[in-house]
Amino acid sequence: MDKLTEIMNWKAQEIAERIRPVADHELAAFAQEAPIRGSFLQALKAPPRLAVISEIKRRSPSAGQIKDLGPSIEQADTYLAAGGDCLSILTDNKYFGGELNDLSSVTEKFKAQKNGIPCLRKDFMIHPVQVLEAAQAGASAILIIVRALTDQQMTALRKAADLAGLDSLYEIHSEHELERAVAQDAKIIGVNNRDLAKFTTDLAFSERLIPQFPEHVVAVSESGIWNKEDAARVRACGAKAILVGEALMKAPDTAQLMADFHNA
Ligand SMILES: O=C(O)c1ccccc1NCC(=O)[C@H](O)[C@H](O)COP(=O)(O)O
Repeated sequence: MDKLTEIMNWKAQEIAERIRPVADHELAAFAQEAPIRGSFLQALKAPPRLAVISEIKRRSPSAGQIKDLGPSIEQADTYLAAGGDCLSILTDNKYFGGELNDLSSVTEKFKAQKNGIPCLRKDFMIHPVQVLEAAQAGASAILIIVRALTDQQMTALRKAADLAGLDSLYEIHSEHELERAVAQDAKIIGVNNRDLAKFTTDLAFSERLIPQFPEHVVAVSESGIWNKEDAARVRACGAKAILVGEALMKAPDTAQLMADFHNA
C-alpha cells in the first residue's frame, strides 16, 4: 500500500464519526462571506508574474519534522510580510502535525485586520462535511486529490465547494488524472511533482503535464520546488503558480526566496 492510500484509509476512519448529510443551505450560508475571505483563483490569476502559494507544513511523511513551529499565525505573518500571494495550511494532524485551528486562527486574524490572503485547506478531502469545516474555518479553497477519489466523490466535493463559494484545486500526477479533472470542469489544476509511492520529486511531471492543460485552466506546480531555477523551470512550461512547503518553511531568508520565486 502506498502512502497516499494509507493516509486516505486513515482519513476515512478519522472523519467517520463526523460524517452526516450536509444540507445545501448550510454551505450556501458561507457564500456571502467569499469576498471577505478573498478569491484563491483571482490571487493566482492576478499577478503578471509567478504566484506563490506558501504552505504551512510542520512535518510530512517524506521529510519528517520540518520546523518546530509555534502558532501557525507566526509563519503566516512571515509569508504575508514576504509577499506571498496565497497560503496553503495543512490541517491533517496524524501525518502533518496540523489542525483545523492552524487555519481558523490565521483567517480570523486576517479578517480582523481586513488584510487577508486567501487560504487553501490542505487536507485529504473525502466528504462534503470537510468542505463545510473548511468554510467555517475561513478557507477560500479546498484540495481535491484526483487519484484518491471516485468521480462521484469529486462531484460531491466540488458541488459543496461551489455552494460555499470556495475554489477547488484539483491535484493530479498523470494524464489519466488530468482527463478526470478536466471532465469535472476544473478551473485550477495542480501537478504534484512528488511520487507518493517513492517519495521522490521530479519537475518533469509538470513539464510533461502542464502543456496538456486546456488553455482556460490555471496551472499550479506543486512540491519539490527549492529555488529560483526550479521555479523558472516550471514557469517555462506554463505554470501560473507554484505551491511550496518545505523550502519556504526552512528558508533562512523567506523574503529573499519569495522574491526569487516571484522573479523566476
Ligand atoms: O509531503 C509529503 O511527504 C506528502 C506525503 C504524502 C501525501 C502528501 C504529501 N505532501 C503534500 C503536498 O502536496 C506538499 O506538502 C506540497 O505540494 C508542498 O511540497 P514541498 O514544497 O515539497 O514541501
